[in-house]
Amino acid sequence: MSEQLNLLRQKLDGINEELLRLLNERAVVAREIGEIKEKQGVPKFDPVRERAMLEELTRRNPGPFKDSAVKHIFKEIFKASLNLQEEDHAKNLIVSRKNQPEDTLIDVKGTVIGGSSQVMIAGPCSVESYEQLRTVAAALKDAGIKIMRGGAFKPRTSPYDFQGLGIDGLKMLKEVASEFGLATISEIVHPDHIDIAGQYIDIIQIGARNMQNFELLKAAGQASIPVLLKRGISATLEEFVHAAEYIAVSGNTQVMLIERGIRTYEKWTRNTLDISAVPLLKQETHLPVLVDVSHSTGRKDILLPCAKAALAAGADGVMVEVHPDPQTALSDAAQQLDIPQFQQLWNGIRESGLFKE
Ligand SMILES: O=C(O)C(=O)C[C@]1(C(=O)O)C=C[C@@H](O)C=C1
Repeated sequence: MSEQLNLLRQKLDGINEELLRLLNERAVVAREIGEIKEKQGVPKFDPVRERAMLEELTRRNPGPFKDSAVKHIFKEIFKASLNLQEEDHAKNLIVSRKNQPEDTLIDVKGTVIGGSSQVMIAGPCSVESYEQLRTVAAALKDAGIKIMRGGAFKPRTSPYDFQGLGIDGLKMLKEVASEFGLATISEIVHPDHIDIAGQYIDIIQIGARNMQNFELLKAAGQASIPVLLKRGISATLEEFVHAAEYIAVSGNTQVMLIERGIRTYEKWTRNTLDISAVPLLKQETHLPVLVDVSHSTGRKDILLPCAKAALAAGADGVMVEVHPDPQTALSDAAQQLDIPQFQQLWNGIRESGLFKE
């Protein structure tokens, strides 16, 4: 009896081997189809083709497997083929780690982002005046911070809210940055302003609301300065990576990604900080990955643990909003730190031992 069992099992082993060979042969063909689809720019998933194959297979099914079992098995095979095609697609992206295993390093006036050290970017939500900007710049300089943020173009939820000082704000950033020896980052919202931005700032920020503004992404791809791309409020990581690819394929590979919280049902924070985005983006792309703790939380009291979590998860830097007098700020009054609060946060981050200088 057991000898017969052994023989049957040996027979199954042989069939398994043959099935495995055939499955892989099939996978090679599916891959080739995937490459053709990639070139044609058509979707990899083809439900009509899948349904036609299932109908044909069940029509020809001699049994003893029921049609439902045949369908189930083949659906899994189609899914595995599709995964293979999608993996190949991801490998082809310029921003993919599979395409470039080594980290992209971005040098901003001597500060390298994406290397062995981490960066702290701080500054007001909006540029409001010279005085406001100079006060923050002086505090940042004292704290050893090298990159200052400040919004000149402010895409706001309400058209009645402060919209920013525009080009005048960029000019203020340049003047104050050169006085204090800082590099600057500011959001650009219109493709026509990409060129001008290069005259005044060191990093172009593409905001969350514009993450899929493809004309803006293409324009940023033609800029000669680095771009910090924010994750859209409802963007999947795949969409985020493809938005970065738009910039890279247009010619600018100096791209940094920043997780800034996503929209969920949670109300205790302004957005939900998706900490898993950090290791996933580091794994899937070679771009520097930062975390905006101010926008993701929308509150001041949990910035330290969130910044520590970001750094521990492998973020290349943290961004935080600082204002000399947050209560009178023209935007994001609730989430901006005053200068002593920023100093306290910064000390806490450094004392944690998580920040690689
Ligand atoms: O025939 C195709 O277009 C394929 O991409 C191959 C294949 C398959 O494995 O059979 C894979 C995914 C598609 O959803 C449909 C079919």
